[in-house]
Formats: sequence, structure tokens, C-alpha cells
Amino acid sequence: MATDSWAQAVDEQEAAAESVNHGGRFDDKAAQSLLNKLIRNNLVNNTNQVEVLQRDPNSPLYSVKSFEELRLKPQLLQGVYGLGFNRPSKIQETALPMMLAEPPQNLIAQSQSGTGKTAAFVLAMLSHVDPNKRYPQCLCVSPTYELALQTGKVIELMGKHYPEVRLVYAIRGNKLQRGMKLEEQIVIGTPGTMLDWCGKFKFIDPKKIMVFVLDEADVMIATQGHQDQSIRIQRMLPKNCQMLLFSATFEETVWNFAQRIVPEPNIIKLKREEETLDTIKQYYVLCNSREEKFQALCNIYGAITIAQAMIFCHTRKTAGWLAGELSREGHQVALLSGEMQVEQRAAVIDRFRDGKEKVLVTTNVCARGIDVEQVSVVINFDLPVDKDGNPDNETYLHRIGRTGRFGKRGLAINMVDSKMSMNILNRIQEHFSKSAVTTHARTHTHNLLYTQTVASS
Ligand SMILES: Nc1ncnc2c1ncn2[C@@H]1O[C@H](COP(=O)(O)OP(=O)(O)OP(=O)(O)O)[C@@H](O)[C@H]1O
Repeated sequence: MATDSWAQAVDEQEAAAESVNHGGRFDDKAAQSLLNKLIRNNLVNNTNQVEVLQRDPNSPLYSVKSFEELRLKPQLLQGVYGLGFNRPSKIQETALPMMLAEPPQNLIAQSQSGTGKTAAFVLAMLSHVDPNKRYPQCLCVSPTYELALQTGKVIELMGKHYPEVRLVYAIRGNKLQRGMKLEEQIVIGTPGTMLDWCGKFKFIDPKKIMVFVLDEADVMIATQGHQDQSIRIQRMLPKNCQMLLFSATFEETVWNFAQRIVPEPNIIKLKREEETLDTIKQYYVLCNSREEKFQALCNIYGAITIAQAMIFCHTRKTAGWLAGELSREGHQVALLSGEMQVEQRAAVIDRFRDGKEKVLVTTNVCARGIDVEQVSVVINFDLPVDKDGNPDNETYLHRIGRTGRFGKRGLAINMVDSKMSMNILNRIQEHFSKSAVTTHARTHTHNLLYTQTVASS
């Protein structure tokens, strides 16, 4: 798109946002058409966007070094370039030298969603393994089955030219014969199965592990079950095993806890105002009820299906209801929620990744880590709240981070259907703009787009 029409598109977009966010109701035809336009405009990605961002010192994609300067093994460089990566992102450039230093150093690292954390720790694992030793040397734990599979795929692709290094999945359903000893150097899995494989079944000798990665580390140490399992695995590992914790978010208490369980860590931490990505524009729409939210969704359905969209609901029940209603209206949607069989879940994600379904209705089970490049729109059909009904700021960031991957433009639409949900949204907004220009932000508390712009300027 030429610069002028690009600028015009942006202007129109901001004007539309003004109108929609200032009380444009969804039953208001003008608001509807503006929002449709807004979505269409946001789907346009500039071809050299990533290159531009990688030269901007304020962008999380910025880097001064090349991959060569990070001293990766030639086979891994081939893997990196094979994936189409030209330059490292900020987190890759900063974290890799720390992770590859001798003697090994521990790391707790935070970087915005979609900025290449997975590639960073995958490269660290692949760099550390000794391919001549036929036993597990690196463990990587993810909170969900889908994420473990996805990270495994990245390991396979990145390690394509390093076939001596092998990988095995410690996930539900992958049954091994009793008494067997694994020969694969990298094990990726979910915490329960990983713990069983290290402890009860002894498929892995934990004393030989050199690198232990906790992906989505905050949720791994904040969720009771995951925390117990992760800590029990950690206790079996040798004292000098390198610990690497990665996430896009770390609530303060979790951050403090992480620092207690990781000895002498290197730390990469974002300021609050850096946590959100400018490339993801955020809006809300006003509705009166769940049914009105559904109607609103139908009204913008045409626009959101130009690319792909993820719709988040609070409960499995709502997700099931919404997927059913959308199907009854003749829309083709996929549903993924926690009670489904894991194999079924994997199949749904695969179909969505392949673009066979354009819209995925889901719960928080898909809020983290899932990387589908074509997702341009995230819809919070229900805003994320914790078990006490308070805003779940971290989940909000992870959910909207399913779009805007690695410099792509993205759009998040929050559906507000009551005073209570408006209050939740205001509190989420305040949370992320708090440490920026507070007074200015307060005058615009009902306009997420504005506070985003103010917060990042
Ligand atoms: N250096 C790079 N150059 C180009 N693309 C990259 C680079 N590093 C990663 N990517 C791509 O960016 C996308 C997002 O990367 P990744 O999934 O690693 O992000 P993340 O930080 O782990 O995200 P999340 O916080 O959601 O888990 C992926 O599709 C990945 O292939």
C-alpha cells in the first residue's frame, strides 16, 4: 500500500475507533459499519513491517547483532534461515548470549507475546546438547498439550539440519514400555507426564539433565498443580543444571517467587508500560446482553473471516453455546475447550492452523503461546477474570497476543455487556497504563486505543 493511502487508512481507523469507543452501540448501524471498516483496515499488513521494526530501537523486534554474531552452530544457523528468520529479535539477541555463556547461567526472561521467546530457548537447548550422548539432556515443560506439540515442532524445524539430535514428547497418550530408557536428547512435555517419566517410570535419568526450561513460567509457578510438579522435577535435577524461565507476563508475586526458586538468575524484565504491543489495536463494543453480543459477532463475522480470528469465552459452557449458535447461523467455526480429548484438541488446532476453519471459539486453554500467524482478530466475548471475579490482566495480554505475532498488525475487540464488565475493562486498562501518563490516561479511561497510544509514547 502506498504511504498516503496507508496514512489515510490509519486516520480512518482512528476516527472509527473514536466513534466506536465513545459509546457506539452495536445496534447502531454507523458503529457497526465503522467497526467492520476498522477490521478490514487492520488486516492490511505492510510487507516490510518486520524489517522496519527490526531497525527501530523502541521495538521488541530490534536487534543490533546478526544471527552469525550470536555464534550459533552452522547447522542451527541453517535451521534459523530455513525458517525465514533474517535477524534476531531483542529477546533473542539479549537472552542467547546469556544462555550460551560458560559456565551455564540461569535466566528468568520476560518479553512481549509473539516476539520469539520460543525460538530463543529452543536454540539454547539445541546448542547445549551433545548429540553423541544418547540420553535426555534437556527438559522443556509447557502448560498445555497443544503448546508442547507446537514447541516440539519448532525444535524439529530449527534442528532440521542437525539430525543427530532427537526429540521425544512427554505428553498424555504417549505410552512407553515399562523399564525403557530414553535415547532422545530433548524431552518436551507437560508437567504431570514429565514428572512421571523422571520419577515413577524412570524413563529419564534426571541427574543427567543440563538444561531445564519452563515455558509460560509464570503460570507454571502460579498454578498449584503445575507448581508442585515443576518443583518436584526441579528437585531431582543436578545443582548445576541450567534453569531457563520464559513468559510474556510475570505478576509481581510470581516474579518474586521465581527469583527464590532459581539460584543466581540473570534477569530480563519489562516495564509495565512495555508489556503491551503497539501493533495490537484494542477496542470495545457496548452490548446489553449475551444475545446482543452474539448478534454483534454475527454483524462483524464477514470482516473477521477475511483472515482468521480467535474468540475467547470464560467457560466451556459458553464456548460450546457460542460455537453452536454460530454454526446454526450457518458460520463454520471450530471449538476447542479443555474437556475434549487431547487428540481431538490437536486435530482442531491443526485444522485451524491450516486455515480449514477461520474462526476458533475457545477458552483460556488456548490463551497462551499458540502461534498461528494469520490470526488478525482476537475477540474477548467474555473479558478474562480470575476466580474471584477480578480482572485477569495477564490472561488479557496473552489472549490478545494471539494476534500481532512478530510485528504483524492485530486487532482485539472486547465485548462489554454490563456495568460490571465495563468496570473490569477499565481496570485492565488502568493496570497497563498506570505507570505511563496517568492523568492523561484517566481522562480517556473508556478508550483503550487512546490509552495504548498514550502509554507507549
Ligand atoms: N528472528 C525471527 N525472525 C522472524 N520471525 C521470527 C523470529 N523469531 C521468531 N519468529 C516467528 O515469530 C512468531 C512468534 O514467535 P514465538 O512463538 O517464539 O513467540 P513467543 O514470544 O514465544 O510468543 P508467546 O508469548 O505467545 O509464547 C513465530 O511464528 C516465529 O516463527
